[in-house]
Amino acid sequence: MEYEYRFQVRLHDTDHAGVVFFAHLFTHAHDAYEAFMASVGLGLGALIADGVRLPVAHADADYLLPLHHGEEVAVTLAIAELGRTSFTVAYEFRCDGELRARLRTVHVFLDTQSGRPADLPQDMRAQLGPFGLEDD
Ligand SMILES: CC(C)(COP(=O)(O)OP(=O)(O)OC[C@H]1O[C@@H](n2cnc3c(N)ncnc32)[C@H](O)[C@@H]1OP(=O)(O)O)[C@@H](O)C(=O)NCCC(=O)NCCSC(=O)c1cc(O)c2ccccc2c1O
Repeated sequence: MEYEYRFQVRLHDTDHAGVVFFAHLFTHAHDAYEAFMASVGLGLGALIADGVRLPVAHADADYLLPLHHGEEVAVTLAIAELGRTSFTVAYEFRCDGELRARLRTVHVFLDTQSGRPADLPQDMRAQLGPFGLEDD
């Protein structure tokens, strides 16, 4: 199962060359992640209020084709890997079905007391599991 998030490229997203600045794709990916987490009952605001920390330990991107001002972008998001203490989110950015970029982020669950990586809680595992790439 995949989650879809949409946005339109705004003028402030673009650089002097008229394309979306590379770092901004991570902002959009995190917006998609935040919307996805809320949709599965893991809203980040509530998690943070409960003392949960899920820092990003790794992020990478492949920029296949540029994105331009005004374009409608569909971001599909899936869980590429559910580890012991971490999960990897995979994002594909498409315009009119054309793949423009691929990103990944790795999120690590930290124990509230020690601040060290700890086993992903069972409920989080259950909520993320259905979006695993291997389930497609
Ligand atoms: C994140 C760290 C605490 C990890 O510490 P350490 O490296 O010592 O951990 P382990 O070696 O035990 O590994 C645990 C787990 O993570 C995987 N992993 C670790 N590093 C990588 C890596 N570079 N690439 C891929 N995977 C990695 C490892 O494989 C293990 O997975 P398992 O599933 O196999 O158990 C420590 O590195 C640290 O503190 N780093 C700094 C983090 C940081 O500052 N990130 C940027 C800002 S945080 C942020 O953006 C953020 C985003 C959110 O969405 C949040 C949501 C909610 C709360 C907070 C958020 C937040 O802060």
